[in-house]
Amino acid sequence: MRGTCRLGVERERLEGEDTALFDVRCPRDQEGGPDVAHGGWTAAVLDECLGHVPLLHRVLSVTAELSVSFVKPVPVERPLEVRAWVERRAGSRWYIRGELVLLPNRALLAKASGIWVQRDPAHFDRHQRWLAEQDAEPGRGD
Ligand SMILES: CCCCCCCCCCCCCCCC(=O)SCCNC(=O)CCNC(=O)[C@H](O)C(C)(C)COP(=O)(O)OP(=O)(O)OC[C@H]1O[C@@H](n2cnc3c(N)ncnc32)[C@H](O)[C@@H]1OP(=O)(O)O
Repeated sequence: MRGTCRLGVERERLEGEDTALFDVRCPRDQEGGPDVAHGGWTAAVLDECLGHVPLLHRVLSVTAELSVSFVKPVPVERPLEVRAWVERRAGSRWYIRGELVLLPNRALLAKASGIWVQRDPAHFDRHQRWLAEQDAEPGRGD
């Protein structure tokens, strides 16, 4: 699959049944320090790539938990790769891990693990109804 992505994910493909690979490049406008990515970009791109593993299996899911270890500063505008794999599945939960590496040597820059929960296509419609209820009853909070 190819396309443009504001996070800089340039290409994604499945490698076998449970692993996906992503060609990534941190855009300059995601800089958080001199020539290095903002940590929010690193977390976001790992969320995006790991969350695409169920989608590549045609399963809609949302992130329930995400943990990120920032191992080294991530250079902007350099070829990077994310490898994401399914650790296990339990009920509607997908436990997924991933790593962000610097090409061509595959030096580890960050790693992540998280839980994605499978949803039905009405997930976002239910959210819109919930939001409308919030707007109708300000101060209720549930
Ligand atoms: C169809 C084909 C597609 C084709 C092509 C489509 C193209 C179109 C692509 C669009 C793709 C969009 C992808 C958007 C991806 C985001 O937007 S992710 C955004 C960030 N994440 C979110 O917004 C999630 C917000 N949180 C939630 O919505 C809810 O808390 C959750 C996570 C759905 C859970 O809701 P809930 O009411 O607690 O759900 P519930 O039914 O009680 O529990 C479900 C399961 O989750 C588990 N669980 C709940 N919370 C947690 C937690 N924090 N930790 C661990 N487990 C948990 C429960 O134990 C339960 O497990 P099972 O017993 O079923 O195994």
